[in-house]
Amino acid sequence: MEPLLLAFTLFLSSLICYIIFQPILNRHKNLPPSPLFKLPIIGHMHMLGPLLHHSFDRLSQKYGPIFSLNFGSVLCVVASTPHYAKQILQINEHAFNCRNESTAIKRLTYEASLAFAPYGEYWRFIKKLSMNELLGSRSISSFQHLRLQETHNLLKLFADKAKNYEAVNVTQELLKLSNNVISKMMLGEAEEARDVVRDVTEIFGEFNVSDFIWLFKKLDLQGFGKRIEDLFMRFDTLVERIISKREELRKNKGRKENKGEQGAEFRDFLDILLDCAEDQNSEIKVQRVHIKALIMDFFTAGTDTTSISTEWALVELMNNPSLLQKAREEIDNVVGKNRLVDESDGPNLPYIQAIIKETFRLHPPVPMVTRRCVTQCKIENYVIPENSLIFVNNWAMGRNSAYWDKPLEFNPERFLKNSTNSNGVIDVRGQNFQILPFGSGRRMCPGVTLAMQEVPALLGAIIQCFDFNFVGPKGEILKGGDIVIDVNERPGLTAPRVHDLVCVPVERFACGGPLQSLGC
Ligand code: HEM
Repeated sequence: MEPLLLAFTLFLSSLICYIIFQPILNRHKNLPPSPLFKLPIIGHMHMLGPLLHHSFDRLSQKYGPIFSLNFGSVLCVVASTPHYAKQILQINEHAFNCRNESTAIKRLTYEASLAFAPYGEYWRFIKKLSMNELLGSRSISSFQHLRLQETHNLLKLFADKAKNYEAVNVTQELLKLSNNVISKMMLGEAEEARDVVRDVTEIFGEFNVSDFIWLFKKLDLQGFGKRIEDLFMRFDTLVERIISKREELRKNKGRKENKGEQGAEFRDFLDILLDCAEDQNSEIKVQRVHIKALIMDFFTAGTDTTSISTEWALVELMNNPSLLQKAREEIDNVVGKNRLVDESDGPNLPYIQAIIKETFRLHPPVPMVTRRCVTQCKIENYVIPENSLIFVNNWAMGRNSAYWDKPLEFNPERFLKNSTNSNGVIDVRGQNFQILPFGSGRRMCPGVTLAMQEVPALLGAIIQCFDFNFVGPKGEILKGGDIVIDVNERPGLTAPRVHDLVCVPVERFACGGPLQSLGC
């Protein structure tokens, strides 16, 4: 036989053997169920669309509440029910307390971030520091005036646009607001990082085949390498400038000069990190890369997520005018028409809180909690091998009719205490496994308290003061009952709407009203 023909025959027979025997071998290993048809080299990758959480939801209808897929040489396990979410995030937490680090994540987090650090001494030190100095209740209260100021700036902008009957890109303005809030809390000033932050969260969620197929490791078929390096340069330049400026300030004036609004000595998170870096006795030797990584962490984790949730809530209310009306009645009754909603009103606005929870159910800003298996683990009869990638599909759980009545309907009532169903007591802080917008367990989001204080107040203040005429994709202006805003998503680590929300704001109160306090 010709050598070429022989090679081809050998290749073809090994391909056939692989396709026939691989699923049988997998079943013997007791892996979670998996689609039978798997291609050599890429495995099941051909079955996935751009929105991974949608593809996984579709596959779970066929392969069950826990199933496995091969992404090249990497085994991925997808859980789509509260039962398996609890098994992974609580009962067997020790086996799943790390995250996957793609090439993009490794480079852009300087391999030193909190969100992607392996569970261990460094992670514990930084998480404690972050909770004590940035995201604990005391710090959140002390930074409240910064958030209020940013909300007021946004309302003033909307009022200006309303007077001139001009459109405003609400998506961009919300992103700017949450960027400024995080930036001022961390760095004491508003650093413009929203473009780089959105690009970073997008690339973190994208599928780089080189991360999964060893054959392609060096090839960079999708051009990720260049994008990652460009992003790295943009972010590193920004963060170097911020740190160097602060170091200079500390050298020249001494950090005691950095005063808060009330004149008391005030240290922001950057100062605290620089103090740690100078402290010879610090538990962990904090280096410059750690500081950069943490700035990246908080910008990426805290900017997009907060603005996406506010936007989704606003879109759902615009699509459901009767719910918007109800929300306003609550605000008018509790807060009145002469002052603006603020964060202290949150606990007295249960309907607004229910709107936020319902938004998290239908549009979780982080659609999947992703982890890595650090030690082989058994979940019921299934073996989850070490180094498997784990996805808990939050998005799918929120839309499953087994746990939610009419799941595709936006209905905040389901989160009210007096509602006829039993969901009234359901919270979003990681204990009710059918809704996990902030994850669960030790790696749960440390920003939950901040987000649950900031988002309802921001949404409340916006809808208290403004109606919105929606500007459609062709520039057409739609009003009131005509509005049906599309709810399609964009791929990435987070799930924002595919199009920016552009609206013409209309002041609710022709004269007077709560905006008067801002001089509008
Ligand atoms: C609506 C707002 C937010 C949502 C929906 C959200 C969601 C999440 C989710 C799902 C996780 C993964 C949890 C897990 O693995 O169990 C996470 C982790 C994290 N989030 Fe948030 N987040 C939000 C706001 C924030 C804010 C405001 C900050 C900080 C300023 C923040 C900082 C972090 C950090 C540092 C982690 C990694 C924690 C770790 O690995 O130990 N998040 N977030």
